[in-house]
Amino acid sequence: MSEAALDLVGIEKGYNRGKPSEVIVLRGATLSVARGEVVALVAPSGAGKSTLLHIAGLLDTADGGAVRHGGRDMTGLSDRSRTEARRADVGFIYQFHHLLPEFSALENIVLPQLANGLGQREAEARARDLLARVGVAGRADHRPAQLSGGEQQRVAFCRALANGPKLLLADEPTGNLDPATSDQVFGALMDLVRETGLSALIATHNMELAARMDRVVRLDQGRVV
Ligand SMILES: Nc1ncnc2c1ncn2[C@@H]1O[C@H](COP(=O)(O)OP(=O)(O)OP(=O)(O)O)[C@@H](O)[C@H]1O
Repeated sequence: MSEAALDLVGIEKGYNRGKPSEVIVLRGATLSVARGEVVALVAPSGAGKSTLLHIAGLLDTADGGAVRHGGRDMTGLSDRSRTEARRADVGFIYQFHHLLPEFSALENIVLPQLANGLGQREAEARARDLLARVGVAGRADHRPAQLSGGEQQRVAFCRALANGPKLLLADEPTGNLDPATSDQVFGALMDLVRETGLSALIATHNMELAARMDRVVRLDQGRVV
């Protein structure tokens, strides 16, 4: 039996613990993403989607519960080991592209690969291949400001996949696009995820997009239902 790509077990998380401003966000949230599975995470605003994704992606730590990547327990790792595991395992996509404005589309996808130890030529070849797969090969030399919103997000998808993550985490990846563009760009993301056999947890408010994934889970009152 192969291990799940992601296991979140009984995750607890609060902010400002013990203060009058205390907010308890997650109350024993449990969720698994199988290898190659694409799961939609649906939740009302403020329910803790981003908090859960940050914990799953090792950007933040839980107050209780366990996080496993490919069966490997990530709980209690040192900050350094957690950062290394995040770099090796996880690709993130946010609602806004967060591309580096002074670099071209191509460079935005090449840079994380160079940081990961790849040579310039290999990194560039991979970046061009990814750009072609999402239909923006002709925009490789454009800077983010010279791209449409949909194109910017497509480039951000390529960057998230540049280092071949095992797990993709996305927070409203097409949330800032108009409905028609969102639909197309989401299609490009799903094609890319399917072609690479990636496991993904994708938060969305959009039930039509959620229905295109393998499974839909809901975050409610700090638990996954
Ligand atoms: N650093 C923080 N300090 C205090 N409270 C926080 C912090 N981060 C988030 N919260 C609170 O925790 C709750 C969950 O936040 P989170 O960003 O995870 O929600 P979300 O489901 O992603 O919301 P949205 O869909 O609106 O982005 C919110 O009530 C938020 O105000």
